[in-house]
Amino acid sequence: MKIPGYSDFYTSLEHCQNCSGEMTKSSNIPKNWRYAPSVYNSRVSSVIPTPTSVRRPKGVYFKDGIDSEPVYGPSRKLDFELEMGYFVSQPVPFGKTLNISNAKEHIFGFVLLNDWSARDHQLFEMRPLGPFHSKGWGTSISNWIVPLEALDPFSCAPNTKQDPPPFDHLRWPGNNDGALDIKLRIKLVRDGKEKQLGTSNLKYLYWTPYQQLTHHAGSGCGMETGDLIGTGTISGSGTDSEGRKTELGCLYEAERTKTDVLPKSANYDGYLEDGDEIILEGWCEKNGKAVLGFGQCRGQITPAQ
Ligand SMILES: O=C(O)/C=C/C(=O)CC(=O)CC(=O)O
Ligand SMILES: [Ca+2]
Ligand SMILES: [Mg+2]
Repeated sequence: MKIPGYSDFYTSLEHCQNCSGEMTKSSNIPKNWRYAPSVYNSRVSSVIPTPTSVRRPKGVYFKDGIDSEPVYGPSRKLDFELEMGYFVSQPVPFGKTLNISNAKEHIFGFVLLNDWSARDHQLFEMRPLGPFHSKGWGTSISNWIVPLEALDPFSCAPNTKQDPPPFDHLRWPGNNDGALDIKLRIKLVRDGKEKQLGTSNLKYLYWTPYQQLTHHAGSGCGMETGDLIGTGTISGSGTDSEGRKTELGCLYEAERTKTDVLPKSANYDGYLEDGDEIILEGWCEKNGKAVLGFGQCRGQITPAQ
């Protein structure tokens, strides 16, 4: 698939709550977030297939937290983001918009997507514009696109009721088919050992892929065949028997919610180390059994150059 454009959303309520507004310098959930799906244009040349290694990027960051002295160097807060991506099939011509009831006809299929993020670089550069280098240096995807037709049996109602109700042009016409029930899992391979870091489900998203695509096309910008749309980090509210959060979609959420996911090493403070490999997996179940899979989205961190 040739990818002419790549945009990434920010549409998981739990992800947004767990990040708690540090980057965006706004209240926990900014008012605009519930009125239209939040999204930014990202970098096509950095989309890479599985398994490709990603080099720890260098950039500018605040040495000791917000507004301390800026320094230039390798990221010390290298993170993954558990996402899915979907490819546009039929284009939406420049100057035209999309009716949400036709959204499915413009989606070819879905992949797993890891939007690698340098959180320290992100905190520095998102004042006041959006993410650039911190998210533009590498995004891994799984290699097989699962067509929307194959996912149709796993259509379901979204998990969250939208409040306020969406504007008419973003209102999905059906009752039980606005979202997709796709189970997700994050694994880390460190020192040859595999460890599960979290689970989630695509159906948790506050703004569904159909609403996202309709919103994206809504300016008349045009959508091209092969455009890749990231769903945004997909987090949930699940906890284990001790009340520890188990559905965090990235390590930044672990830092912000003070949840132990990775041990705090001297250099990387609970973030990814050189040599770490992240594996994302996704599958659909019928009667408790996996009947459809996405393969793996894998990528390993190599040291900064
Ligand atoms: O709100 C924050 O502090 C940070 C948010 C992100 O980095 C989100 C992002 O890249 C979009 C997403 O994947 O949901
Ligand atoms: Ca992202
Ligand atoms: Mg990225």
